[in-house]
Amino acid sequence: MERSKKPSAIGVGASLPQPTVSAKHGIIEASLPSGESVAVYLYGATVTSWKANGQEQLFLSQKTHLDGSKPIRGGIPLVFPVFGPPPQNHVTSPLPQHGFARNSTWEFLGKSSSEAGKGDLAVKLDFGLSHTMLSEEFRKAWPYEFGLVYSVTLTKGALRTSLQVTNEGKENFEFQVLMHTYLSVEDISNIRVKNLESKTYIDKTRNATSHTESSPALAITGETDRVYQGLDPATPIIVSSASDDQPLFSITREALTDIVVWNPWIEKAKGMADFGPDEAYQNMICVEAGSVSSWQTLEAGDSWEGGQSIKSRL
Ligand SMILES: O=P(O)(O)OC[C@H]1O[C@@H](O)[C@H](O)[C@@H](O)[C@@H]1O
Repeated sequence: MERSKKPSAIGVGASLPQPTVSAKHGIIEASLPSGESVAVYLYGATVTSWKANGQEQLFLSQKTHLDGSKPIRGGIPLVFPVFGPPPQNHVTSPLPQHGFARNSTWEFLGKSSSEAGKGDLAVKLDFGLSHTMLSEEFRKAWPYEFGLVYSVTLTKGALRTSLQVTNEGKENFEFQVLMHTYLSVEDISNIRVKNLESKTYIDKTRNATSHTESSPALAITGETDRVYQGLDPATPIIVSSASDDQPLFSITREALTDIVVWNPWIEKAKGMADFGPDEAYQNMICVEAGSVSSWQTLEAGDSWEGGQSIKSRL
């Protein structure tokens, strides 16, 4: 009689190398047998490192605080429930710039592994934040009962980050959300951002005036702080190298229809105490997928989910 084969947990031969996950000193690290890795701080559930193709893909300021005293400058800070300085006379007015998610301590909910096709593996890390976990100051400032589950999924050539927001209370609340991704680039002067042409944007460096993008390949030549609105999440935003016209990153989204493009350039970089070295503005570009140009309203008991998938060096 043939002995029944026990199915392995991840649906591939049990003897194959598996992803490894470690949790130490408030940092969760995962790596794939093929060499890719990711590191996430419980503080802010901030991804601080993503290595793919043998290289770091995210920019992390050398002067960042990593001790929980300030939001992390670099990686992927999560902006919730308000983007930028909160508007006046709004429920979010008492909150700091970009809300509380990036400066609250999350819990690690666990890991799961699966097959990502063609024999590749995926490892997913889940993080949670809820009303009762907030500091008293934040609980008072934003008194809604909510649950956030943030999932970070690493596969061979891509990193996916997704957020589920649940209204666990009895009254509606509204929120904005943004994945503030700092991409690492060799030289900002060689970078172009594609698939923004003909889109409306708010230029925060020019009194929040509205403009239409005319360039098929946006070059960054000075301080840049733009909120592009109403994009099709399925159309990738491509960050490419101008010298050889090769794509470096491709970002698709789900339910995130806005894209913020930010580079502080020379003076602003110097003015940020946690940004360094001063010239590092040349080695980063923030391409931030979000829902920030209006508010998402979540009714009692409802959930909302959005996310981004970043592919590197296609
Ligand atoms: O310094 P912070 O709070 O991390 O914000 C950095 C930048 O974040 C961007 O998303 C904003 O559009 C900019 O206006 C802001 O300067």
